[in-house]
Amino acid sequence: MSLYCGIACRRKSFWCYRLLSTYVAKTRYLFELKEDDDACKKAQQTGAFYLFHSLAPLLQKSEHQYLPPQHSLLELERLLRKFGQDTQRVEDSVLIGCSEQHEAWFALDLCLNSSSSINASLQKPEMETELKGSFIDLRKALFWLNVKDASLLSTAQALLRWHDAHQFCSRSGQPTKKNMAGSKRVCPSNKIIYYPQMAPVVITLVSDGTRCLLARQSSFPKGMYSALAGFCDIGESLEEAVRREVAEEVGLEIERLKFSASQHWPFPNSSLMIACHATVKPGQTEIQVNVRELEAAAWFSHDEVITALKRNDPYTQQQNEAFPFWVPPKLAIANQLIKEWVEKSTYSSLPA
Ligand SMILES: NC(=O)c1ccc[n+]([C@@H]2O[C@H](COP(=O)([O-])OP(=O)(O)OC[C@H]3O[C@@H](n4cnc5c(N)ncnc54)[C@H](O)[C@@H]3O)[C@@H](O)[C@H]2O)c1
Ligand SMILES: [Mg+2]
Repeated sequence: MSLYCGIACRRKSFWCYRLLSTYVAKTRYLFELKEDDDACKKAQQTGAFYLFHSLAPLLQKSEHQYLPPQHSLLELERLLRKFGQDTQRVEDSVLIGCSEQHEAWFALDLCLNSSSSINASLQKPEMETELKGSFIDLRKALFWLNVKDASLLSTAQALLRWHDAHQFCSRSGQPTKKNMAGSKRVCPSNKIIYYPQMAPVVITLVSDGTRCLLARQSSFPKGMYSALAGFCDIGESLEEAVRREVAEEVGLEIERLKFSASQHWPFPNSSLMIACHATVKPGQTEIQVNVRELEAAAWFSHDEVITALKRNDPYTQQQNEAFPFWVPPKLAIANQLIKEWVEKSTYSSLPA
């Protein structure tokens, strides 16, 4: 394919974007930015930056919604100078996506910076005033963001966290260096390449045909119950992980299993949530909670679950000191599993 893109974008490129569909052109452009530091640096000049502080995204309230503002490179450099930070800090930013018009999107954390001698956290209120917004904990923000922004900010947070936690080579102990896009880090002394990682997690909504099984850990917000979740062990298939997790956590054996969907989940570290529906063997529904893993688990009827799904923003409801039964927010895949179960009414039609 041609080295120069020609009329479409008048710049040096790996291939001719004009010949590709919008989606393919976008994925190829992002691939190029990850592979080529110069192309990525150039993309920063016309790109947009999302800002974080200690992994909390900057949000602005407009009417009834929260939006993450975008900043141009020029605006970001002005802000960095104002906050007493070096404009070189732009190089700590990570690539998180791009628009269909190939405007690249980056994320930068104004506080996380291992090489900085200033204590940026002291400046948070001043930064919020200057930025006309607030840095809001992402778990809370998920209740208020639209799907597109939530997904973008989740990716950004996961990538910023990974870089913050992988500053050194585990073999040589030397500082690692990120590439411009932030898609990898390299140890200069032994050339080991580190890539951002996700841990596979299975999440299963178990049904007995008429009820579904939900559980809570003591660390969950009060009143919240979710589907059973657990990290895959080394060497396990998804099917084996689901079977083991259900047995481990509630003492039940599943009979049938059906994949539903998957989701990247940034908390507490990046996980790839793989969501399934499962049924238990007929008549074998007695729960034996593993108290080392769970605080409680119970079977819930359709009516109870439908009422819980209608409860929005329990963070506000908690102020009443009443903690009604509620389920994870709509952007969590657990919510999707629960909705699917309610809509299908029973998973007795699952393949054997
Ligand atoms: N998006 C959603 O809808 C949703 C819903 C529920 C849970 N989750 C996520 O699923 C994840 C797993 O659920 P869980 O906590 O019940 O898992 P779990 O049942 O496997 O229990 C967690 C324990 O597993 C061990 N563990 C094994 N491998 C681990 C790894 N790679 N990272 C961390 N701990 C590991 C640790 O001892 C840890 O305390 C959680 O991080 C949670 O945030 C997401
Ligand atoms: Mg679990």
